[in-house]
Amino acid sequence: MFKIPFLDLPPLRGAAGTVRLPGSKSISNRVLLLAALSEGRTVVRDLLASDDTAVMLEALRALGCGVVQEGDTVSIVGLGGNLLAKQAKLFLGNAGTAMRPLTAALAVLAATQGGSFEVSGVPRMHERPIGDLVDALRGLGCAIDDLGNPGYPPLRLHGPSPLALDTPVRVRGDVSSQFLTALLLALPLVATRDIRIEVIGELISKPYIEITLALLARFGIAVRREGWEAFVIPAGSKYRSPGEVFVEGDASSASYFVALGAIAATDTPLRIEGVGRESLQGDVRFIEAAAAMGAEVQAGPNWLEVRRGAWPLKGITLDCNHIPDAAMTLAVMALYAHGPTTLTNIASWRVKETDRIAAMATELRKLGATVDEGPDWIRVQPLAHWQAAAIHTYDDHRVAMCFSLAAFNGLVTPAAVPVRILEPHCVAKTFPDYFETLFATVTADAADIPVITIDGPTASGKGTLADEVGKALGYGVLDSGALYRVAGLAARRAGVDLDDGDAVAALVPGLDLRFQDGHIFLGSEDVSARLRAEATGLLASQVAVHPQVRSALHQLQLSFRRLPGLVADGRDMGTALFPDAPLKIFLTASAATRAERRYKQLISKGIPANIEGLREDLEARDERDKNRATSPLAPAQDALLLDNSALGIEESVTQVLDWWQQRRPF
Ligand SMILES: O=C(O)C1=C[C@@H](OP(=O)(O)O)[C@@H](O)[C@H](O)C1
Ligand SMILES: C=C(OP(=O)(O)O)C(=O)O
Repeated sequence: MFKIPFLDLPPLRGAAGTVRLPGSKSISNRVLLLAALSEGRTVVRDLLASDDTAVMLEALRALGCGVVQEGDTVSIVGLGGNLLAKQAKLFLGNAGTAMRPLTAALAVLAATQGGSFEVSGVPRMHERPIGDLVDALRGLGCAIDDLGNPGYPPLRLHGPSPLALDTPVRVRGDVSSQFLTALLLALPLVATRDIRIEVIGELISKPYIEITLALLARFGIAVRREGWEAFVIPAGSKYRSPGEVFVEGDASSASYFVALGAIAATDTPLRIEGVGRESLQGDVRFIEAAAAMGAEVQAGPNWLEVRRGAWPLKGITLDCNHIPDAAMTLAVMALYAHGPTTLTNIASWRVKETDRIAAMATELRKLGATVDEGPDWIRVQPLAHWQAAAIHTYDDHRVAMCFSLAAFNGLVTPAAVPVRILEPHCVAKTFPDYFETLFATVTADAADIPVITIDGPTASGKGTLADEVGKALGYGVLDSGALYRVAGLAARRAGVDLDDGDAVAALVPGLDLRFQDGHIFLGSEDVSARLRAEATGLLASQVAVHPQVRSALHQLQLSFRRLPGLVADGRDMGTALFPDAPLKIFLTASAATRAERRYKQLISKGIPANIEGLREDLEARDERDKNRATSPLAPAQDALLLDNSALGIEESVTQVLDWWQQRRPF
């Protein structure tokens, strides 16, 4: 996950490959709760690992359920309907699928068994309505205290109190379907007689009720229904765990990749695995909307393949009530359409992670779009003159994810602009690795991928600075100084004759090399210490004499120019390797300062050192580097000089980031 203040997406151009979706949030949290309410053990496979499921799992632990997690498999030992803990304070983040169903379940359990439970969340959760559910539960006889604003969390659910099961439970369905879902999941716990639930007002987001009913059936509850108006939980209903449940991929998360295919998969279709024709989730019907806009979609039982069909896309007018989450993606696709796109019947957007109608309108306008909005609709005009924009994400995962699609503007305008996503880590709600998954399936022109080069003499602190700048921007790092050593080590390990230049060079393209936090990984092995060893230095000088190896390493270094960007440190990064880098730093420090740093470094590792000797060595090496015939050490003409003799690392990092920001169009 990119845990940084902003992530800059350079212009993106193509999409191909296969995406494996994370588990469905809606199914994951329902199954976890159902498993917790059932008796015995339920093994849940392919569970979504994200903020929303983390708060649900934490709540279940606090309630006394056995929870054992191993990768994406979680085994839950349920309560069998009996409260083990009679008191708990549950923090439920911004997860509607945890807040609403747990409120109902704990309210009826406290009513019948006694207890006191508090449910709360992040500040936005305390602005998301729950009053209709609270009213329904109070009507049933549950004791619920408002701990903040009436109609909103936080709440206290307590008991015992008598329940009136003989009259229908009435609940409004026009603000959120999660209120009805919550009652459907909770009331089997007290179904000593038939319990009838009646929906008041037009129920929204209906397909989510289908998910609820299907999962209830898997846990032994056969709800009888009268259309969307009334639901009856039969007397004697009792949760029975199916033992094992597989969670399908998230259909709302699929929407970003369906859109990606429609916009950018021009050669081969983009394959999306985890949802398909047989999905339980209503959001899979996003493919129909995407197809109406021009996408070519093939669907198998649990996969989709999407490629570009009509281009530009076609503007549509669509009632999106059945796909409230995925519909946000259409608003960004609309930028690439011919003609306006109008999305209607989306009033619920206003009470989700943020006011999504306002958020989408504001951010789309920042890109230059003309957008109109009403209480429950939004209209987006296609965009001709794109502006680079920093997209505010309002702690809303879907705003962050759908605006990443704006980075394809280079496909419709010659002057492609980058897109900055602020607080990209908000995707953790449902798809923590969203951007990593995106970068693995999209392509960009190398020239568009930003590189910051940091060249300079030995011991000037290039490596630390490159690492820190890379971390701050979410960019990859290349420590080019280590490459001959890596090549030498890899050749020795492969048993290759170090005098055979062709053979050593042939190994280079296959090196799986990664620089992270000052460490160097070959495959999954941290080889940092190995590379520093004297013996590896000798291997390096043996392989460095071969021109074939030099040229293979040159190619390898260029291949580090990957999304979303690169910080490359070395001696000729700005002059020879990346002459078009938009920011080049030449880092220096006085020989005295560098000698002192090296001295401290050695001493801290228990290696004896002499500061005067170190200084003389450094000066001699500087002289050699400056005057050598091939690639002498010299700043690129357009490099900025940074003398860090009197600067701490933080100050140097801030300086480089300031220079970088000055070059950005945001
Ligand atoms: O029940 C569910 O899993 C959900 C129902 C929908 O909410 P509303 O019913 O409030 O529209 C949806 O937006 C949410 O992401 C998940
Ligand atoms: C509305 C959403 O979430 P929640 O489950 O918190 O309602 C969403 O994921 O878009």
